[in-house]
Amino acid sequence: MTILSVSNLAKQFNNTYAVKDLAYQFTPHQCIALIGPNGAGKTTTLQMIAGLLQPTSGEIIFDKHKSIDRRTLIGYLPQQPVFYSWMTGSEFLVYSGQLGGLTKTASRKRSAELLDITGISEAKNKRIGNYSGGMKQRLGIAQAIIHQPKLLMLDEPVSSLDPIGRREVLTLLEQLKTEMTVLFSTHILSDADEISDELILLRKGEMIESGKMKDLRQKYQTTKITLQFLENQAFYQKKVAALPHVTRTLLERDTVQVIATNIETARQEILQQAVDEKWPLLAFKLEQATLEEMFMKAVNDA
Ligand SMILES: Nc1ncnc2c1ncn2[C@@H]1O[C@H](COP(=O)(O)OP(=O)(O)OP(=O)(O)O)[C@@H](O)[C@H]1O
Repeated sequence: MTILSVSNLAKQFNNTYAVKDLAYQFTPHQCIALIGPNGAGKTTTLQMIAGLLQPTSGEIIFDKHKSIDRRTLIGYLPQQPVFYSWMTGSEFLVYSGQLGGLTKTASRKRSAELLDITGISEAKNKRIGNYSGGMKQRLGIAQAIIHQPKLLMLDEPVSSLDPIGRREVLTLLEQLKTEMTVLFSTHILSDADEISDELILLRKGEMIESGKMKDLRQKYQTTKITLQFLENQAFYQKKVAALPHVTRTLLERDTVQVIATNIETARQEILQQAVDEKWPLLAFKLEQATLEEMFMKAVNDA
């Protein structure tokens, strides 16, 4: 099931493409990270989807309805949200709800719910000017979802926060994806690595890689297995090297490093042989590519 479909999306400023040929299908309850360095086109993409910026070309279709008012389905938190620092968190949310069309009573009820969900109810009567960065971001998220959108979009929601604020916001986003799809931009790969189910990698406005995190991990997996034996590493290195699907082995300190073109076949072969010949295997580690390695490889391939 798709909640949002984007195809051939492009934005040109002067004669330069900020975003080019972007296509993606967004499904419910997923957390998608839009990753790219500064100037990659992340803000432009989010603003086009939010309806704040007119695309040069392409289509953005929500729930298969071309004509639906997107604002009812989207919550958007910009990179630098603006708050009235003299208002309390609670006043700000009630006011935002009323601006969004809720009655005062409905807005009060929803605001109380959101203050709880975002974990700032204890500070609801404090002025926003006294909130920490993480609290302000959580208040911004509460405001963005006051109308119960299907898609929450956030532009660099944690980049400017300290480690505590960052953790609070990432945890909140993970909770929120049970109720909606979350699309957030970041240039910090470890943030994306922590909570996202899917990735869209942008470079100079072009989507150079996209898809489910687990599929991408498999695609970019480094073809390396680290083995450690109870004793006599060199002896077992020779045994492993003799296996048909093992390309190369290396003795590194007290471990045997195994390189193979098909890591899955090599893995099965090694484990089978270890069982058959009762190898004294102490450790078996399949190296996973970090998001940074994936990103670098995708950039180089592109
Ligand atoms: N209003 C504009 N007029 C002209 N060029 C623009 C405009 N907005 C963005 N750009 C250009 O489009 C490109 C993409 O910008 P965008 O802000 O979308 O990137 P980004 O990935 O969000 O970067 P950052 O992480 O720095 O916010 C950049 O080269 C930028 O200079």
